[in-house]
Amino acid sequence: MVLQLKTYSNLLANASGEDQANGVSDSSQFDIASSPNGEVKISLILNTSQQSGCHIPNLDAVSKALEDKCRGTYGITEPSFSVMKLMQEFCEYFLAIGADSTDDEKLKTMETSSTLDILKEPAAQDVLGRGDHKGKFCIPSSSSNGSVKCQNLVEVGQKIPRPIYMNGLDILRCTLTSNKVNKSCYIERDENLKVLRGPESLNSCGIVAVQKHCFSVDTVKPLQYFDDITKGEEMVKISLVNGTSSQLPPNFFYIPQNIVFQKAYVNFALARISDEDCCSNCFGDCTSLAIPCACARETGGEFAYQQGGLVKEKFLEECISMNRDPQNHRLFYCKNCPLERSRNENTSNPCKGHLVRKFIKECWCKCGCSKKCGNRVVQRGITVNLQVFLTPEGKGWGLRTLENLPKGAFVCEYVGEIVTNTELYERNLRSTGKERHTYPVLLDADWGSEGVLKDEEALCLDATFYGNVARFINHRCFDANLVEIPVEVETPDHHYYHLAFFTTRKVDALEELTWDYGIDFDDHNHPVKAFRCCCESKGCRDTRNSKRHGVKRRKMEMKA
Ligand SMILES: C[S@@+](CC[C@H](N)C(=O)[O-])C[C@H]1O[C@@H](n2cnc3c(N)ncnc32)[C@H](O)[C@@H]1O
Repeated sequence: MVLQLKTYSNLLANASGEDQANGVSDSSQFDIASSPNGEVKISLILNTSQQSGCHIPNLDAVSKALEDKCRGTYGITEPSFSVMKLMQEFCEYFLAIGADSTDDEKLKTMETSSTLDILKEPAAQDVLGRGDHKGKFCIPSSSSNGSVKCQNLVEVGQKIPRPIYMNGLDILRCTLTSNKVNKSCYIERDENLKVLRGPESLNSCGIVAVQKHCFSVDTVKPLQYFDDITKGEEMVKISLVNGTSSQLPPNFFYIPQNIVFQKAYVNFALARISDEDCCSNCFGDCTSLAIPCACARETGGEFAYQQGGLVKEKFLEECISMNRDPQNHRLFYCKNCPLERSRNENTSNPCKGHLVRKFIKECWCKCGCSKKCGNRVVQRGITVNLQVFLTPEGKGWGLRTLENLPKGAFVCEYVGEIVTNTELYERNLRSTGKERHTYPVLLDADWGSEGVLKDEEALCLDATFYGNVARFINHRCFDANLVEIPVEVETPDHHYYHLAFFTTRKVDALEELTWDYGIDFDDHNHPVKAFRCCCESKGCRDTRNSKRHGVKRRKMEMKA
């Protein structure tokens, strides 16, 4: 509720020496706010644009000047007369008369309240109908386009709860909430989603400073929304959103760690970790040591991580280049490749080569350092805010980040069932004709050092039935923003390892996360039929891609 009492502003202005005849500027205001639980706040807002060097004066001094003025002008003789008491009584009358007014009158006063600061954060139930205003909650109320709105309370300086559905603009539509009044307006947020400004400028030099603004942010509620697909398995929640249809992904079991399906031989034994493979004498954070400990041996005597958990630039660039240009890096060719064997039992095709990859070795339980050691990143799990969403380009579901990520940041690891090559082959046979939603990952980063691998020794990760959020990461032929790096945690042998995704560059909030599956789209013998690539990258390798086809066709037409 707002009242504008120019006379009061005049009195104040006069008390500060302004010309009585002129009064104060037209934009000076006297605002009153009340809350449903019986509190009233009076705000005086002066436009000081014509007066330089304005400061907030001592309130007692202002009251005293005003009391003297009232005594002289209105002939008040009562010695206990006090402006503050008068204001208090004013508030009491305000409430009493307000309580008697008709609903129409109440509505009228409410409608004029768009510039009002509020006395107290409104209780959530006053504004939104239920719940605790600090939490996130949705109030299903139909909007003009038939969608449902979701509201969260925020205030200036507070981070906006991450919108479920955001259009990427810096301005978010919101509803100013005060005394059950909901008024549409816009708020500005910075890139970290921190509210910068509400609908009213806070710069006016008011006698009673504007203290708090509460907004309820409207976000269009999607047709499907899950708060946490991990069901609490990760340290962060990972939401899933479908803004365009009610479609959901096929069912799967969320697991935060790899699990052996049946026959895969994965041996974690303390006895296999030699003194050289751990740092039992370390303490605290190994990455802060002047001389790196034994755990840096794998990465050439230097830790792969820099402080803050990012992969060091040089190491990262080598891993990226390896993926982009495998032929220029060391490849291992098996004499009898388990992969080729599983494609055709009768013929043994030559091995196409396996990249000899660089490994990161993290400290682990036989090390003396703490869990917070900078050389323990992947084992701490997902810490970034991620969201599964339906991609608009026809790739199905995808994964995006909800926060800006620096280059070299750990996002998640590829988690699935650990299956042997034979088991994978059998699965592929059973699923022939059916569309596969995930791509199995070979743990072949060090096959070269293992001699001839039997089928039951060659390991793969299959996230089709059991997996983590990485099963939603789509493929990009060129310039993917994630790169996979093998990470050794529990065991020093490279037979089993973790496959972790790190950012290849700075990634902005809401960007889709992608990695290069390493698919050869021209390999028609591959047990998993390649999907038609919609990565839209300039270097798309899928020759069926319409644009490249178009180019090819045009060239042929020109030749003809
Ligand atoms: C690991 S899953 C990724 C999540 C998947 N989009 C989903 O909806 O569950 C791999 C599957 O996603 C689809 N996919 C991934 N990248 C793609 C791309 N660049 N173009 C088209 N489809 C893609 C293919 O169907 C592929 O088999």
